[in-house]
Amino acid sequence: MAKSWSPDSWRGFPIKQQPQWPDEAELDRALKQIHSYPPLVFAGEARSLQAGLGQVAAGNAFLLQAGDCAESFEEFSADNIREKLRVILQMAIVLTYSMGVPVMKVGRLAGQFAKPRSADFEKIGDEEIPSFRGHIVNAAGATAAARVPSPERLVQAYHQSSATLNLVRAFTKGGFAALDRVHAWNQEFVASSPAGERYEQLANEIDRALRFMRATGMDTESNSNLSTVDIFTSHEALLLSYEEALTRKDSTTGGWYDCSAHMLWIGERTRELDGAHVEFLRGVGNPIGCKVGPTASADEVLELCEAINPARIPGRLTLISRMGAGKVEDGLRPLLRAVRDAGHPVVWACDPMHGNTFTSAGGRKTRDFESIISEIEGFVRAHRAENTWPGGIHVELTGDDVTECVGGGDELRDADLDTRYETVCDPRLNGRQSIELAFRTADLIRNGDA
Ligand SMILES: O=C[C@H](O)[C@H](O)COP(=O)(O)O
Ligand SMILES: C=C(OP(=O)(O)O)C(=O)O
Ligand SMILES: [Mn+2]
Repeated sequence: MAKSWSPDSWRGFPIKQQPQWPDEAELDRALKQIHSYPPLVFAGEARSLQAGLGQVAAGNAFLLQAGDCAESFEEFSADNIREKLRVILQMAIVLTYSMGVPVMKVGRLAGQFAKPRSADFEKIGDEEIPSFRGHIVNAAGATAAARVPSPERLVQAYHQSSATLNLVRAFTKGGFAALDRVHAWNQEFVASSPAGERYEQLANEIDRALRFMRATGMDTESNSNLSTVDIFTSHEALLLSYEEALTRKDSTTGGWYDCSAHMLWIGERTRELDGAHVEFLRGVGNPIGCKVGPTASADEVLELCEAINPARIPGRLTLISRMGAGKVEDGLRPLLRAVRDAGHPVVWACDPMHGNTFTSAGGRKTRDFESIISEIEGFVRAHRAENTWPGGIHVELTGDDVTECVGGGDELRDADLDTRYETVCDPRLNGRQSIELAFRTADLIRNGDA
């Protein structure tokens, strides 16, 4: 790997999963426009997140990274963003209380548009058309015309990210995220369904803790520690020309930051050590994630640690394992050992979604809630066995009442999937399944019954 780095040095490396833009001049115009726009986040914010993740790496905090598989240009509304935030906040309270440590909240939002695909083409009847690669690239419609990449979409993605982030900042600082209020939503979940009843005891404990705080004189409504939260943004840094256009030199430190989001991650399909994605992300100062699937060897993971975090900065690198429920325990243990023995201060997070996808009898891409829980259990067991910290979870969810994953307290079945299947890419947990997942994760971490 070349020693010197610049925002465009990735261009000299082999690259995967990029669209075939039909018109280079049009692409250049769009990128120049984005380059001239303001950054979406500030370097100092990325550094605060990195410091928080450093606490996660040390076992003193937990990471909750969650949001859509792919944000949509069509499902873009205040309601949609608010409901997603609501669920993330509800999950975070349950996890914070159960683990007794701060929870760093990172959304897969305000920029999570570009999708890597297993196949470049999709068969529709007798015709092969290019795959859908996320609304930042093409349209989802099942025609060849819809799938033609359009650079204008890069500009639209920037504007949608900007508006989303604006609302996230407003909601999280303006009272929406107040602890009392979020706890009341959790109580509503517990009271309103048989699925929720299981978690009554934990919700009651949180309620008692809040009453205790008020009794000691703490004003839980106006104390800013309890009424505002930080939610950071993240997405897969897949389209490197877009990421390069938003990469700016930080005036306070002189370092380069990718100002499209606070945290960026490298996907399972683009994590080659000598590839363009590792080259680009090793040079920006943001905290970086990297997916680690079942084929990753301990040597490969160590080389990734060295490439991305040679200075061994705690919180700089988050390794997100996505092995599949049946593989995680045995697959992860050698990796945990190798990284621990090499002294790399990484965050280990569990993505229990991407290794557990299957096609339902009715032809829908889906995931079973129990396999998702089972991968988290295997992840926690592997960490207990190696004496390392199961630092976080990384999940695909929405606040809406969709029917995309089977199982959960409402016992969604194959036959229910057609009722409200709205994702533009992978199946997401719905609001109730997400909150249930937080309660189940909290239970297994508290009671050690993984
Ligand atoms: O979100 C992840 C990937 O883009 C997605 O899982 C790939 O799905 P595919 O196998 O249908 O291409
Ligand atoms: C593409 C994704 O995951 P992976 O790279 O792990 O397949 C994703 O997180 O949506
Ligand atoms: Mn996905």
